[in-house]
Amino acid sequence: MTDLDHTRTAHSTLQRSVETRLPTRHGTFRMMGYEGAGGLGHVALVMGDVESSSGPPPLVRVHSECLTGDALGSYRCDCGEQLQAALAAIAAEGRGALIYARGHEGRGIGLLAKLHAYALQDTGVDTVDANLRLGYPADARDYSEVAGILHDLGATRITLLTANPEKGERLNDYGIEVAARRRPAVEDRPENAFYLDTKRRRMRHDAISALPDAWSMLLAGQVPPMSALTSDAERELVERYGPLAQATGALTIAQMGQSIDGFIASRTGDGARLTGEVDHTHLHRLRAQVDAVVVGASTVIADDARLTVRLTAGAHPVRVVLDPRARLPRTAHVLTESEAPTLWIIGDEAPDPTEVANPLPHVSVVRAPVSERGFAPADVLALLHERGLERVLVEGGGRLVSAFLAAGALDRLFITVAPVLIGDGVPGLRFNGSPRLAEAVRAPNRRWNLGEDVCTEFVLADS
Ligand SMILES: Nc1nc2c(ncn2[C@@H]2O[C@H](COP(=O)(O)OP(=O)(O)OP(=O)(O)O)[C@@H](O)[C@H]2O)c(=O)[nH]1
Ligand SMILES: [Zn+2]
Repeated sequence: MTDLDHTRTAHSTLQRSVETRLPTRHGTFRMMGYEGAGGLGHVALVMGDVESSSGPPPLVRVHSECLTGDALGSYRCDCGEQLQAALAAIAAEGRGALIYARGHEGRGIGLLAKLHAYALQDTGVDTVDANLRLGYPADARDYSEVAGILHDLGATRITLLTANPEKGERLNDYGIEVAARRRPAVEDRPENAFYLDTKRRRMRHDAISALPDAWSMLLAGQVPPMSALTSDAERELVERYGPLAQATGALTIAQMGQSIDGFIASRTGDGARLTGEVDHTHLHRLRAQVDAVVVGASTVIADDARLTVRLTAGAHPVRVVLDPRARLPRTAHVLTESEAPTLWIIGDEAPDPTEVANPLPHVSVVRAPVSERGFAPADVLALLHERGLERVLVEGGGRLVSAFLAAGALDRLFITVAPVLIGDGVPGLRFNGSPRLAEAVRAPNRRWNLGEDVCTEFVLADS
Protein backbone atom coordinates (compact mmCIF):
# COMPACT_ATOMS: atom_id res chain seq x y z
CA MET A 1 0.00 0.00 0.00
CA THR A 2 1.19 3.49 -0.74
CA ASP A 3 0.55 6.33 1.61
CA LEU A 4 -1.05 9.17 -0.32
CA ASP A 5 -0.88 11.82 2.37
CA HIS A 6 1.13 14.15 0.17
CA THR A 7 -1.26 16.94 -0.77
CA ARG A 8 -2.78 19.57 1.44
CA THR A 9 -6.20 18.03 1.06
CA ALA A 10 -8.67 16.07 3.12
CA HIS A 11 -7.88 12.63 1.75
CA SER A 12 -5.27 11.48 4.18
CA THR A 13 -6.99 8.13 4.58
CA LEU A 14 -6.94 7.38 0.83
CA GLN A 15 -4.93 4.28 -0.05
CA ARG A 16 -4.11 2.65 -3.38
CA SER A 17 -4.77 -0.91 -2.33
CA VAL A 18 -4.74 -3.01 -5.48
CA GLU A 19 -3.77 -2.96 -9.14
CA THR A 20 -5.04 -5.28 -11.86
CA ARG A 21 -6.27 -5.12 -15.45
CA LEU A 22 -9.70 -4.73 -17.02
CA PRO A 23 -10.43 -5.77 -20.61
CA THR A 24 -13.44 -3.79 -21.92
CA ARG A 25 -15.14 -3.28 -25.24
CA HIS A 26 -12.84 -0.24 -25.68
CA GLY A 27 -9.62 -2.08 -24.91
CA THR A 28 -7.71 -3.18 -21.85
CA PHE A 29 -7.16 -0.68 -19.04
CA ARG A 30 -4.94 -0.82 -15.98
CA MET A 31 -7.30 -0.73 -13.02
CA MET A 32 -6.34 0.64 -9.65
CA GLY A 33 -8.51 0.23 -6.57
CA TYR A 34 -8.39 2.94 -3.92
CA GLU A 35 -9.79 2.75 -0.45
CA GLY A 36 -11.32 6.00 0.70
CA ALA A 37 -12.85 7.24 3.90
CA GLY A 38 -15.33 4.86 5.49
CA GLY A 39 -14.01 1.96 3.42
CA LEU A 40 -15.55 3.29 0.19
CA GLY A 41 -13.79 1.85 -2.85
CA HIS A 42 -12.94 4.03 -5.86
CA VAL A 43 -11.65 2.77 -9.18
CA ALA A 44 -9.25 4.34 -11.67
CA LEU A 45 -9.03 2.97 -15.23
CA VAL A 46 -5.80 4.08 -16.83
CA MET A 47 -4.34 3.78 -20.30
CA GLY A 48 -0.82 4.90 -21.26
CA ASP A 49 1.34 7.25 -19.26
CA VAL A 50 -0.83 9.90 -17.63
CA GLU A 51 1.93 11.66 -15.69
CA SER A 52 1.59 15.34 -16.51
CA SER A 53 5.34 15.59 -17.03
CA SER A 54 5.22 13.18 -19.95
CA GLY A 55 3.30 15.07 -22.62
CA PRO A 56 0.18 17.17 -23.22
CA PRO A 57 -2.53 17.17 -20.52
CA PRO A 58 -4.05 13.67 -20.61
CA LEU A 59 -7.80 13.11 -21.05
CA VAL A 60 -9.43 12.53 -17.68
CA ARG A 61 -13.03 11.69 -16.92
CA VAL A 62 -14.14 12.04 -13.29
CA HIS A 63 -17.28 9.97 -13.44
CA SER A 64 -19.85 10.32 -10.70
CA GLU A 65 -21.32 6.96 -9.85
CA CYS A 66 -24.87 6.52 -11.15
CA LEU A 67 -26.34 3.07 -10.67
CA THR A 68 -29.39 3.79 -12.79
CA GLY A 69 -27.47 5.26 -15.71
CA ASP A 70 -24.20 3.34 -15.61
CA ALA A 71 -25.43 -0.17 -14.76
CA LEU A 72 -29.13 -0.19 -15.63
CA GLY A 73 -28.97 1.83 -18.84
CA SER A 74 -31.38 4.57 -17.70
CA TYR A 75 -32.20 7.37 -20.12
CA ARG A 76 -33.32 9.72 -17.34
CA CYS A 77 -29.77 11.02 -17.31
CA ASP A 78 -26.82 10.79 -19.72
CA CYS A 79 -24.37 9.14 -17.29
CA GLY A 80 -24.21 5.70 -18.91
CA GLU A 81 -23.55 7.09 -22.35
CA GLN A 82 -21.01 9.57 -21.01
CA LEU A 83 -19.16 6.76 -19.26
CA GLN A 84 -18.85 4.78 -22.50
CA ALA A 85 -18.01 7.86 -24.59
CA ALA A 86 -15.26 8.82 -22.15
CA LEU A 87 -13.70 5.35 -22.19
CA ALA A 88 -13.88 5.34 -25.99
CA ALA A 89 -12.17 8.74 -26.19
CA ILE A 90 -9.39 7.66 -23.82
CA ALA A 91 -8.88 4.41 -25.72
CA ALA A 92 -8.78 6.24 -29.06
CA GLU A 93 -6.13 8.54 -27.62
CA GLY A 94 -4.26 5.58 -26.11
CA ARG A 95 -3.69 7.73 -23.03
CA GLY A 96 -5.89 8.94 -20.21
CA ALA A 97 -7.75 7.97 -17.07
CA LEU A 98 -11.27 7.53 -15.84
CA ILE A 99 -11.88 7.88 -12.10
CA TYR A 100 -15.09 6.19 -11.05
CA ALA A 101 -16.09 8.29 -8.06
CA ARG A 102 -18.03 6.39 -5.45
CA GLY A 103 -20.00 8.41 -2.95
CA HIS A 104 -21.12 10.69 -5.78
CA GLU A 105 -24.39 8.78 -6.41
CA GLY A 106 -27.28 11.21 -6.83
CA ARG A 107 -24.84 14.17 -6.86
CA GLY A 108 -23.67 13.05 -3.44
CA ILE A 109 -27.02 12.50 -1.74
CA GLY A 110 -27.06 8.70 -2.20
CA LEU A 111 -29.09 6.22 -4.22
CA LEU A 112 -32.34 6.13 -2.28
CA ALA A 113 -32.45 9.90 -1.84
CA LYS A 114 -31.98 10.20 -5.63
CA LEU A 115 -34.93 7.87 -6.20
CA HIS A 116 -37.01 10.07 -3.89
CA ALA A 117 -35.85 13.03 -5.97
CA TYR A 118 -36.91 11.17 -9.12
CA ALA A 119 -40.35 10.58 -7.62
CA LEU A 120 -40.69 14.30 -6.97
CA GLN A 121 -39.52 15.03 -10.51
CA ASP A 122 -42.27 12.73 -11.78
CA THR A 123 -44.68 15.37 -10.46
CA GLY A 124 -43.02 18.14 -12.51
CA VAL A 125 -40.39 19.47 -10.08
CA ASP A 126 -36.95 19.95 -11.66
CA THR A 127 -33.79 18.16 -10.52
CA VAL A 128 -32.45 21.09 -8.49
CA ASP A 129 -35.65 21.86 -6.61
CA ALA A 130 -36.23 18.15 -5.94
CA ASN A 131 -32.95 18.00 -4.00
CA LEU A 132 -33.73 21.23 -2.16
CA ARG A 133 -37.24 20.11 -1.19
CA LEU A 134 -35.80 16.95 0.29
CA GLY A 135 -33.47 19.06 2.41
CA TYR A 136 -30.28 18.38 0.42
CA PRO A 137 -27.99 20.78 -1.42
CA ALA A 138 -28.40 20.81 -5.22
CA ASP A 139 -24.95 19.23 -5.45
CA ALA A 140 -23.31 17.58 -2.44
CA ARG A 141 -20.34 15.92 -4.15
CA ASP A 142 -16.90 15.97 -2.55
CA TYR A 143 -13.86 15.87 -4.83
CA SER A 144 -11.02 15.54 -2.32
CA GLU A 145 -10.56 11.80 -2.80
CA VAL A 146 -10.84 12.05 -6.58
CA ALA A 147 -8.13 14.72 -6.49
CA GLY A 148 -6.04 12.47 -4.25
CA ILE A 149 -6.24 9.71 -6.87
CA LEU A 150 -5.17 12.11 -9.63
CA HIS A 151 -2.23 13.24 -7.50
CA ASP A 152 -1.31 9.60 -6.96
CA LEU A 153 -1.38 8.97 -10.72
CA GLY A 154 0.76 12.08 -11.32
CA ALA A 155 -2.04 13.53 -13.48
CA THR A 156 -2.00 17.03 -12.03
CA ARG A 157 -2.51 18.89 -15.32
CA ILE A 158 -5.39 17.44 -17.28
CA THR A 159 -7.95 17.80 -20.06
CA LEU A 160 -11.21 17.16 -18.23
CA LEU A 161 -14.05 15.39 -20.02
CA THR A 162 -17.16 17.04 -18.61
CA ALA A 163 -19.95 19.44 -19.44
CA ASN A 164 -19.88 20.78 -15.89
CA PRO A 165 -17.49 23.70 -15.32
CA GLU A 166 -17.90 23.37 -11.56
CA LYS A 167 -16.19 19.97 -11.64
CA GLY A 168 -13.04 21.59 -12.98
CA GLU A 169 -13.24 24.34 -10.36
CA ARG A 170 -13.60 21.85 -7.49
CA LEU A 171 -10.60 19.82 -8.74
CA ASN A 172 -8.63 23.02 -9.04
CA ASP A 173 -9.30 23.70 -5.35
CA TYR A 174 -7.34 20.51 -4.67
CA GLY A 175 -4.32 21.35 -6.80
CA ILE A 176 -5.38 19.77 -10.11
CA GLU A 177 -4.88 22.11 -13.05
CA VAL A 178 -7.61 21.76 -15.68
CA ALA A 179 -5.78 22.91 -18.81
CA ALA A 180 -8.84 22.29 -20.97
CA ARG A 181 -12.36 20.99 -20.63
CA ARG A 182 -14.25 18.98 -23.21
CA ARG A 183 -17.80 17.70 -23.30
CA PRO A 184 -18.03 13.93 -23.88
CA ALA A 185 -19.62 13.10 -27.22
CA VAL A 186 -23.18 12.31 -26.17
CA GLU A 187 -26.41 13.57 -27.69
CA ASP A 188 -29.54 14.58 -25.79
CA ARG A 189 -32.52 12.23 -25.80
CA PRO A 190 -36.21 13.09 -25.42
CA GLU A 191 -36.19 11.24 -22.06
CA ASN A 192 -33.40 13.37 -20.56
CA ALA A 193 -34.04 16.64 -22.38
CA PHE A 194 -35.74 18.38 -19.41
CA TYR A 195 -33.07 17.15 -16.98
CA LEU A 196 -30.19 18.32 -19.22
CA ASP A 197 -31.95 21.60 -19.90
CA THR A 198 -32.29 22.21 -16.15
CA LYS A 199 -28.58 21.53 -15.65
CA ARG A 200 -27.76 24.02 -18.39
CA ARG A 201 -30.07 26.70 -17.01
CA ARG A 202 -29.46 26.22 -13.31
CA MET A 203 -26.15 24.38 -12.88
CA ARG A 204 -24.00 26.09 -15.51
CA HIS A 205 -23.63 22.97 -17.67
CA ASP A 206 -22.48 23.55 -21.24
CA ALA A 207 -24.99 23.26 -24.02
CA ILE A 208 -24.17 20.89 -26.86
CA SER A 209 -23.49 23.65 -29.33
CA ALA A 210 -21.05 25.40 -27.02
CA LEU A 211 -18.71 22.48 -26.50
CA PRO A 212 -16.31 21.00 -27.24
CA ASP A 213 -15.08 24.39 -28.21
CA ALA A 214 -12.19 23.44 -30.40
CA TRP A 215 -11.94 26.96 -31.78
CA SER A 216 -11.38 28.55 -28.35
CA MET A 217 -8.68 26.01 -27.68
CA LEU A 218 -6.96 26.79 -30.97
CA LEU A 219 -7.10 30.49 -30.15
CA ALA A 220 -5.43 29.69 -26.83
CA GLY A 221 -2.64 27.88 -28.70
CA GLN A 222 -3.86 24.41 -27.77
CA VAL A 223 -4.67 21.63 -30.20
CA PRO A 224 -7.37 19.28 -28.93
CA PRO A 225 -6.84 15.59 -29.74
CA MET A 226 -8.94 14.46 -32.70
CA SER A 227 -10.47 11.62 -30.70
CA ALA A 228 -12.13 14.03 -28.29
CA LEU A 229 -13.90 16.02 -31.00
CA THR A 230 -17.55 15.38 -31.66
CA SER A 231 -18.24 16.82 -35.09
CA ASP A 232 -16.74 16.91 -38.55
CA ALA A 233 -16.81 20.70 -38.39
CA GLU A 234 -14.51 20.68 -35.39
CA ARG A 235 -12.19 18.06 -36.82
CA GLU A 236 -11.91 20.24 -39.91
CA LEU A 237 -11.05 23.30 -37.81
CA VAL A 238 -8.35 21.46 -35.91
CA GLU A 239 -6.88 19.94 -39.06
CA ARG A 240 -6.86 23.28 -40.85
CA TYR A 241 -5.70 25.65 -38.13
CA GLY A 242 -3.94 23.29 -35.68
CA PRO A 243 -0.49 23.95 -37.25
CA LEU A 244 -0.97 27.71 -36.82
CA ALA A 245 -2.14 27.30 -33.23
CA GLN A 246 0.91 25.21 -32.47
CA ALA A 247 3.44 27.57 -34.03
CA THR A 248 5.43 29.44 -31.41
CA GLY A 249 7.48 32.61 -31.79
CA ALA A 250 7.42 34.83 -34.84
CA LEU A 251 5.11 33.72 -37.65
CA THR A 252 4.29 35.47 -40.92
CA ILE A 253 1.49 34.22 -43.13
CA ALA A 254 -0.35 35.63 -46.12
CA GLN A 255 -3.80 35.06 -47.60
CA MET A 256 -5.07 36.03 -51.05
CA GLY A 257 -8.30 35.43 -52.87
CA GLN A 258 -8.06 35.39 -56.66
CA SER A 259 -9.80 34.35 -59.85
CA ILE A 260 -8.72 31.14 -61.53
CA ASP A 261 -6.87 33.29 -64.09
CA GLY A 262 -4.86 35.03 -61.38
CA PHE A 263 -6.54 38.38 -60.69
CA ILE A 264 -7.61 39.75 -57.32
CA ALA A 265 -10.01 42.34 -58.76
CA SER A 266 -11.38 43.58 -62.06
CA ARG A 267 -9.53 46.40 -63.84
CA THR A 268 -11.70 48.97 -62.09
CA GLY A 269 -10.55 47.56 -58.75
CA ASP A 270 -13.79 45.71 -58.03
CA GLY A 271 -12.77 42.70 -55.91
CA ALA A 272 -14.92 42.78 -52.80
CA ARG A 273 -16.99 39.63 -53.47
CA LEU A 274 -14.54 37.66 -55.58
CA THR A 275 -14.36 34.64 -53.30
CA GLY A 276 -17.35 33.30 -51.39
CA GLU A 277 -18.65 33.51 -47.84
CA VAL A 278 -16.75 30.42 -46.67
CA ASP A 279 -13.47 31.99 -47.75
CA HIS A 280 -14.37 35.17 -45.87
CA THR A 281 -14.91 33.15 -42.72
CA HIS A 282 -11.53 31.49 -43.36
CA LEU A 283 -9.94 34.93 -43.64
CA HIS A 284 -11.50 36.02 -40.35
CA ARG A 285 -10.22 32.84 -38.72
CA LEU A 286 -6.72 33.71 -39.88
CA ARG A 287 -7.14 37.26 -38.54
CA ALA A 288 -8.23 35.88 -35.19
CA GLN A 289 -5.04 33.85 -34.96
CA VAL A 290 -2.56 36.69 -35.45
CA ASP A 291 -1.46 39.79 -33.56
CA ALA A 292 -1.34 42.06 -36.59
CA VAL A 293 -2.81 42.20 -40.08
CA VAL A 294 -0.81 44.11 -42.70
CA VAL A 295 -2.29 45.72 -45.80
CA GLY A 296 -1.16 48.23 -48.40
CA ALA A 297 -2.76 51.66 -48.49
CA SER A 298 -4.32 50.99 -51.92
CA THR A 299 -6.21 48.01 -50.55
CA VAL A 300 -7.57 50.06 -47.66
CA ILE A 301 -8.57 52.81 -50.08
CA ALA A 302 -10.15 50.43 -52.62
CA ASP A 303 -12.24 48.40 -50.12
CA ASP A 304 -12.32 50.70 -47.07
CA ALA A 305 -11.48 47.44 -45.28
CA ARG A 306 -12.25 47.14 -41.57
CA LEU A 307 -9.73 44.32 -40.98
CA THR A 308 -11.54 43.13 -37.84
CA VAL A 309 -12.73 39.67 -36.77
CA ARG A 310 -16.48 39.44 -37.29
CA LEU A 311 -17.31 36.06 -38.86
CA THR A 312 -15.80 34.01 -36.02
CA ALA A 313 -14.98 34.38 -32.34
CA GLY A 314 -11.66 35.99 -31.53
CA ALA A 315 -9.86 39.23 -30.81
CA HIS A 316 -9.23 41.85 -33.49
CA PRO A 317 -5.60 42.06 -34.61
CA VAL A 318 -3.74 45.37 -34.74
CA ARG A 319 -4.40 46.88 -38.18
CA VAL A 320 -1.18 47.84 -39.91
CA VAL A 321 -1.38 50.02 -43.03
CA LEU A 322 1.71 50.43 -45.19
CA ASP A 323 1.39 53.89 -46.71
CA PRO A 324 4.72 55.22 -48.10
CA ARG A 325 3.25 58.59 -49.14
CA ALA A 326 0.73 59.00 -46.28
CA ARG A 327 -2.20 59.25 -48.66
CA LEU A 328 -4.81 57.38 -46.60
CA PRO A 329 -7.96 59.55 -46.52
CA ARG A 330 -9.06 60.82 -43.09
CA THR A 331 -12.38 59.08 -43.65
CA ALA A 332 -10.81 55.59 -43.89
CA HIS A 333 -12.55 53.18 -41.53
CA VAL A 334 -9.27 52.14 -39.87
CA LEU A 335 -8.66 55.80 -38.92
CA THR A 336 -12.18 56.72 -37.80
CA GLU A 337 -13.30 53.54 -36.00
CA SER A 338 -11.49 52.57 -32.81
CA GLU A 339 -12.60 48.92 -32.39
CA ALA A 340 -8.94 47.88 -32.89
CA PRO A 341 -5.63 49.75 -32.80
CA THR A 342 -4.27 50.99 -36.13
CA LEU A 343 -0.56 51.30 -36.86
CA TRP A 344 -0.11 53.70 -39.77
CA ILE A 345 3.36 53.15 -41.22
CA ILE A 346 4.40 56.01 -43.49
CA GLY A 347 7.60 56.72 -45.46
CA ASP A 348 10.32 58.75 -43.77
CA GLU A 349 9.85 61.51 -46.36
CA ALA A 350 6.05 61.55 -46.36
CA PRO A 351 4.15 64.67 -45.28
CA ASP A 352 3.34 64.61 -41.57
CA PRO A 353 -0.34 63.59 -41.36
CA THR A 354 -0.64 65.02 -37.86
CA GLU A 355 -0.10 68.49 -39.31
CA VAL A 356 -3.47 68.27 -41.01
CA ALA A 357 -5.38 66.89 -38.04
CA ASN A 358 -4.48 64.77 -35.03
CA PRO A 359 -5.47 61.15 -35.49
CA LEU A 360 -7.73 59.49 -32.91
CA PRO A 361 -6.01 57.79 -29.95
CA HIS A 362 -6.33 54.29 -31.46
CA VAL A 363 -4.05 55.36 -34.35
CA SER A 364 -0.25 55.42 -34.04
CA VAL A 365 1.83 56.94 -36.83
CA VAL A 366 5.29 55.44 -37.36
CA ARG A 367 7.89 56.32 -39.95
CA ALA A 368 10.05 53.74 -41.75
CA PRO A 369 12.62 53.92 -44.55
CA VAL A 370 11.12 53.43 -47.99
CA SER A 371 12.69 52.74 -51.39
CA GLU A 372 11.07 52.91 -54.83
CA ARG A 373 10.00 49.28 -54.23
CA GLY A 374 8.18 50.29 -51.06
CA PHE A 375 8.97 49.22 -47.51
CA ALA A 376 11.30 46.26 -47.10
CA PRO A 377 9.37 43.31 -45.60
CA ALA A 378 12.21 42.72 -43.12
CA ASP A 379 11.94 46.35 -41.88
CA VAL A 380 8.18 46.04 -41.45
CA LEU A 381 8.47 42.78 -39.54
CA ALA A 382 11.24 44.15 -37.32
CA LEU A 383 9.07 47.14 -36.50
CA LEU A 384 6.13 44.88 -35.59
CA HIS A 385 8.24 42.43 -33.59
CA GLU A 386 9.64 45.35 -31.55
CA ARG A 387 6.07 46.11 -30.57
CA GLY A 388 5.38 42.52 -29.51
CA LEU A 389 3.38 41.79 -32.68
CA GLU A 390 4.95 38.45 -33.50
CA ARG A 391 2.21 36.73 -35.47
CA VAL A 392 1.51 38.60 -38.66
CA LEU A 393 -0.98 38.15 -41.50
CA VAL A 394 -0.19 39.90 -44.77
CA GLU A 395 -3.57 40.34 -46.38
CA GLY A 396 -3.02 42.26 -49.59
CA GLY A 397 -2.93 43.52 -52.13
CA GLY A 398 -1.13 41.45 -54.69
CA ARG A 399 2.01 43.56 -54.77
CA LEU A 400 2.47 43.47 -51.01
CA VAL A 401 2.02 39.71 -50.74
CA SER A 402 4.36 39.28 -53.75
CA ALA A 403 7.02 41.42 -52.05
CA PHE A 404 6.85 39.37 -48.85
CA LEU A 405 6.98 36.13 -50.83
CA ALA A 406 9.93 37.29 -52.97
CA ALA A 407 11.80 38.41 -49.83
CA GLY A 408 11.43 34.94 -48.32
CA ALA A 409 9.52 36.48 -45.43
CA LEU A 410 6.48 34.16 -45.47
CA ASP A 411 6.14 31.00 -43.40
CA ARG A 412 2.81 30.06 -44.97
CA LEU A 413 0.81 31.29 -47.93
CA PHE A 414 -2.90 30.64 -48.43
CA ILE A 415 -4.36 31.26 -51.89
CA THR A 416 -8.07 30.83 -52.41
CA VAL A 417 -9.08 30.45 -56.04
CA ALA A 418 -12.62 31.29 -57.16
CA PRO A 419 -14.04 29.58 -60.28
CA VAL A 420 -14.26 32.90 -62.13
CA LEU A 421 -12.47 34.20 -65.24
CA ILE A 422 -11.81 37.94 -65.15
CA GLY A 423 -9.57 38.18 -68.24
CA ASP A 424 -7.85 41.36 -67.17
CA GLY A 425 -7.61 43.21 -63.90
CA VAL A 426 -5.53 43.72 -60.76
CA PRO A 427 -2.96 40.92 -60.73
CA GLY A 428 -2.40 38.59 -57.80
CA LEU A 429 1.11 37.25 -57.24
CA ARG A 430 3.76 38.76 -59.52
CA PHE A 431 7.44 38.33 -58.72
CA ASN A 432 10.71 37.93 -60.50
CA GLY A 433 10.16 34.33 -61.54
CA SER A 434 12.68 31.74 -62.59
CA PRO A 435 13.46 31.19 -66.30
CA ARG A 436 13.09 27.43 -65.93
CA LEU A 437 10.16 25.56 -64.47
CA ALA A 438 12.52 23.35 -62.55
CA GLU A 439 13.47 26.37 -60.44
CA ALA A 440 9.91 27.57 -59.81
CA VAL A 441 8.71 27.93 -56.23
CA ARG A 442 7.38 24.61 -55.01
CA ALA A 443 6.61 23.87 -51.42
CA PRO A 444 4.74 21.28 -49.40
CA ASN A 445 1.06 22.12 -49.69
CA ARG A 446 -2.43 20.98 -48.92
CA ARG A 447 -5.79 22.16 -50.15
CA TRP A 448 -9.42 22.11 -49.25
CA ASN A 449 -12.73 23.25 -50.66
CA LEU A 450 -14.21 26.45 -49.26
CA GLY A 451 -17.69 26.37 -50.72
CA GLU A 452 -17.21 26.83 -54.48
CA ASP A 453 -13.61 27.99 -53.99
CA VAL A 454 -10.46 25.98 -53.45
CA CYS A 455 -7.84 27.09 -50.95
CA THR A 456 -4.24 25.95 -51.23
CA GLU A 457 -1.88 26.37 -48.29
CA PHE A 458 1.85 26.45 -49.07
CA VAL A 459 4.17 25.67 -46.19
CA LEU A 460 7.18 27.81 -47.07
CA ALA A 461 9.14 27.49 -43.84
CA ASP A 462 9.04 25.25 -40.78
CA SER A 463 7.28 27.01 -37.96
N1 LIG B 1 -29.97 14.21 -6.92
C1 LIG B 1 -30.05 13.87 -8.20
N2 LIG B 1 -28.98 13.30 -8.76
C2 LIG B 1 -29.04 12.96 -10.06
C3 LIG B 1 -30.21 13.15 -10.82
N3 LIG B 1 -29.98 12.69 -12.06
C4 LIG B 1 -28.69 12.23 -12.06
N4 LIG B 1 -28.13 12.38 -10.85
C5 LIG B 1 -26.77 12.07 -10.41
O1 LIG B 1 -25.92 13.09 -10.90
C6 LIG B 1 -24.61 12.56 -11.00
C7 LIG B 1 -24.05 13.03 -12.31
O2 LIG B 1 -24.10 14.41 -12.34
P1 LIG B 1 -24.61 15.22 -13.57
O3 LIG B 1 -25.13 16.54 -13.06
O4 LIG B 1 -25.53 14.38 -14.41
O5 LIG B 1 -23.33 15.45 -14.44
P2 LIG B 1 -21.93 15.98 -13.95
O6 LIG B 1 -21.19 14.82 -13.41
O7 LIG B 1 -22.07 17.17 -13.05
O8 LIG B 1 -21.31 16.54 -15.30
P3 LIG B 1 -20.66 15.67 -16.46
O9 LIG B 1 -19.23 15.51 -16.08
O10 LIG B 1 -20.84 16.46 -17.69
O11 LIG B 1 -21.38 14.35 -16.49
C8 LIG B 1 -24.72 11.08 -10.90
O12 LIG B 1 -24.20 10.68 -9.64
C9 LIG B 1 -26.21 10.80 -10.94
O13 LIG B 1 -26.58 9.74 -10.10
C10 LIG B 1 -31.33 13.75 -10.19
O14 LIG B 1 -32.35 14.00 -10.80
N5 LIG B 1 -31.20 14.09 -8.89
ZN1 LIG C 1 -27.01 9.42 -14.05
